[in-house]
Amino acid sequence: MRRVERKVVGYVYESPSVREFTFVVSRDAEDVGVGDYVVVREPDSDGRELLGRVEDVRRDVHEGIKGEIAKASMVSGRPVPELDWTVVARVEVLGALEDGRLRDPRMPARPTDAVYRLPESELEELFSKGEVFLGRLKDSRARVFLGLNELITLHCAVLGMTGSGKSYTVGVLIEEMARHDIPVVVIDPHGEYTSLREPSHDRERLERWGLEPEGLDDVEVFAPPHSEGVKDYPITIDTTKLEVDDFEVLAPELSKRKAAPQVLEEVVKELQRRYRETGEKYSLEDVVEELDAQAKRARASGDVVQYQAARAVLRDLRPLLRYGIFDMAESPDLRRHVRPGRVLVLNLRGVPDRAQQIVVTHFLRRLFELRQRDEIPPVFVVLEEAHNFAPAGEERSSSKTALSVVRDFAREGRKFLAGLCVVSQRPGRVDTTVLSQCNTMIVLRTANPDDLENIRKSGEGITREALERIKGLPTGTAFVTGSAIRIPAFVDVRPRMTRHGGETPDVREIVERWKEDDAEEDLDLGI
Ligand SMILES: Nc1ncnc2c1ncn2[C@@H]1O[C@H](COP(=O)(O)OP(=O)(O)OP(=O)(O)O)[C@@H](O)[C@H]1O
Repeated sequence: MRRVERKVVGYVYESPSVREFTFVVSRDAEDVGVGDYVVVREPDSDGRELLGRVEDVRRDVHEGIKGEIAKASMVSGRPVPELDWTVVARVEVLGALEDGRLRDPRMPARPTDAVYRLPESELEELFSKGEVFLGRLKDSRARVFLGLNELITLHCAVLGMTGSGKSYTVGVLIEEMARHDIPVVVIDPHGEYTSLREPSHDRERLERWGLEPEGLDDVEVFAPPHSEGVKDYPITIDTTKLEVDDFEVLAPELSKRKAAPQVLEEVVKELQRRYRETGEKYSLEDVVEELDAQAKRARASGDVVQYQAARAVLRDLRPLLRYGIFDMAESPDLRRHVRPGRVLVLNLRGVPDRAQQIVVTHFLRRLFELRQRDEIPPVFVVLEEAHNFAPAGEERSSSKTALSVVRDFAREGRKFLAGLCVVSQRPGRVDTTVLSQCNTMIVLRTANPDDLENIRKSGEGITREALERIKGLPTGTAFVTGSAIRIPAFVDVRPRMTRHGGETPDVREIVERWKEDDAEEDLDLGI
């Protein structure tokens, strides 16, 4: 393949450190702009080149005197005379390129050395080493591929404020995993991923990217037995396997009343004893029935404390019965359902948070054990709303969560090829231990200072300039850094081939539908 020739776009002007330099932009290259990738020779090296990205461009008045003339003209309102400007670009050095890999730079760029803009073909070469097609380099047509192995073995995070394009991006990652036959398990608290088997409606945009609408053909959706909406199989947990600690998550009242833990412990221990002796399993319904009987006995014997404690726990547990999750069998049976190329969606839409915590704890633990014993293939696990399941600081103390199992999974999962994809709109509220285990970060628009701070602390290669730009990113553009990409970059995420289930609703469209309904009603009433 013949190389497109590199173009000189200017000459190094100042080089205050190995991490930055400025260059004077040549007259015939004044289209140099923020986001362009440039290279200069690294002085005294064996042919290494410093790779940088233009972070800012300014115009200096060439001669101070002309600046004064310009100011005076503007003040007096007279036309400004033709002036000579110098365009100066500031470059952040990303590293020294050696055989397509980035190393730490050793020497600052030498003033007066030529600066070259990297042509698209070379950019594509640099960014297309991986298997996961994420999108195109921002302001370029060069495609960006992420390393599949790095995403799974070193975990990843998709972060950004609400509406920034997180679940859309996760959808792209899932499509790519499925294309490479990697099994995926999605913990989906809002039911946004059930549409993965449907093709996208956005044929036009896909065509511009050389892609076609296509639903995934092996998607299995699990949801609580009594929930409405899309579902192929139920999500159930074998209540017999729950420990008294698990009930503490399900019944927050337990920690508020002194006698409550003891009341529940008695009931659970009794049911467990019976199970050991007779093999008779029990469900949440049995726990509730036993507690009810306990409350009645306490009332009959005038034990007010015991009675009130049992009633309080019942108030927490009874509402959970209507979801039917806490039964006598486990579904999905992960050993049977986690299969190459298949996506399992655990749709928890509408399920109370405390029950979601138990479902997540249970299935993450199971996935981890099965991977440890090599009883399922390597798997990519998407944890949406991670700030709920692995909360940081304050939130952590307010209620019991799945934190410890998420931490174990994040710390140890990589050893067993169980990849975690942490997704959150509040990265500042995600446990730092969990977040810092996510080596590849895909950061979409984020404005909150706490969120930005946690992203900066947890991710490598996130400069101050990058953080500034992250605040104003358009929807669907991400800053990507970490081992899966090698060179940190801003990426326009590609369109999805599957239908996105978390569309931002169009308020006017919905109101129109209400208006139509009202009109029909009026007609029916003969108004
Ligand atoms: N790469 C993209 N290309 C085209 N449209 C996109 C892209 N990313 C996001 N969108 C659109 O932007 C909107 C918001 O995206 P998305 O639902 O992914 O946001 P989110 O960050 O997950 O929000 P939330 O946290 O509220 O769930 C959607 O309507 C989606 O279709």
